[in-house]
Amino acid sequence: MKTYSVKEAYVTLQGEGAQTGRTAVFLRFAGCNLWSGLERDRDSAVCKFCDTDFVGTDGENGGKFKGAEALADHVVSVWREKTGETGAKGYVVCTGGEPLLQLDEAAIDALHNRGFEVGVETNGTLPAPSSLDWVCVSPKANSEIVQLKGSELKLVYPQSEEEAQPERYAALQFEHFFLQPKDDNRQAENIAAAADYCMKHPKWRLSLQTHKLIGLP
Ligand SMILES: C[S@@+](CC[C@H](N)C(=O)[O-])C[C@H]1O[C@@H](n2cnc3c(N)ncnc32)[C@H](O)[C@@H]1O
Ligand SMILES: Nc1nc2[nH]cc(C(=O)O)c2c(=O)[nH]1
Ligand code: SF4
Ligand SMILES: [Mg+2]
Repeated sequence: MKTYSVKEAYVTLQGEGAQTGRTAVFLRFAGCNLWSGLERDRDSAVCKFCDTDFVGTDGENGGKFKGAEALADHVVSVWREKTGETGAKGYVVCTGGEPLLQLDEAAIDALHNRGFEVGVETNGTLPAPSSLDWVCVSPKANSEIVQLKGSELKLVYPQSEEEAQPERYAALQFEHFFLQPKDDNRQAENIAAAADYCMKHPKWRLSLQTHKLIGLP
């Protein structure tokens, strides 16, 4: 039986993209294919600006789960503990790390069977199962994206490399296109540049990381 490694799981409000403000369980899988997660490797990683600790299984409600049923039961218990809801439809956002290294049809089915809608936040380098209800792809410079369609494309901006310019992605098959200002030591300039780009290219909307503005995880 497959074991899923989860860094943490908690209820919060989706802070980014078209589902901003929606209550969800964030199910953060451990590990990523574009960075080891260790600070000493950051400068040599493909993805260098990550704002997340996804190493290990030691976070809030983290752990190793044997099989899809155990994983889905855990999501239900995290949802119930915060919302008090037992039967109602829940929403779970699978993220990481890179969730598609672990999230499979069996886990999605088990979550669906418990009444959950299932979303994913992915870097797009691995194919997303078609049974997902919401697919957010966030491409990274210097990586090859294979997931070329979905619900929203959310590009961290700016990424210095020419290949990660918004124009490269604007013709892909997504319902929504977002620029998300890179959270680093130039955040104010990044926000201004992303806002300016959106005003000049109205296909794109601005995604602020609203959870950070109000102190949510
Ligand atoms: C931590 S990632 C995990 C999911 C997946 N590995 C990915 O990159 O899409 C979740 C989201 O945060 C975004 N993100 C990561 N670091 C960021 C930063 N410093 N500023 C803004 N967004 C960031 C990612 O691009 C992605 O959309
Ligand atoms: N509140 C909240 N919203 C988010 N949307 C995407 C996130 C992620 O790290 O995948 C994230 C996150 O970490 N927290
Ligand atoms: S791909 Fe996602 S999880 Fe991996 S290092 Fe980049 S932002 Fe972080
Ligand atoms: Mg985050």
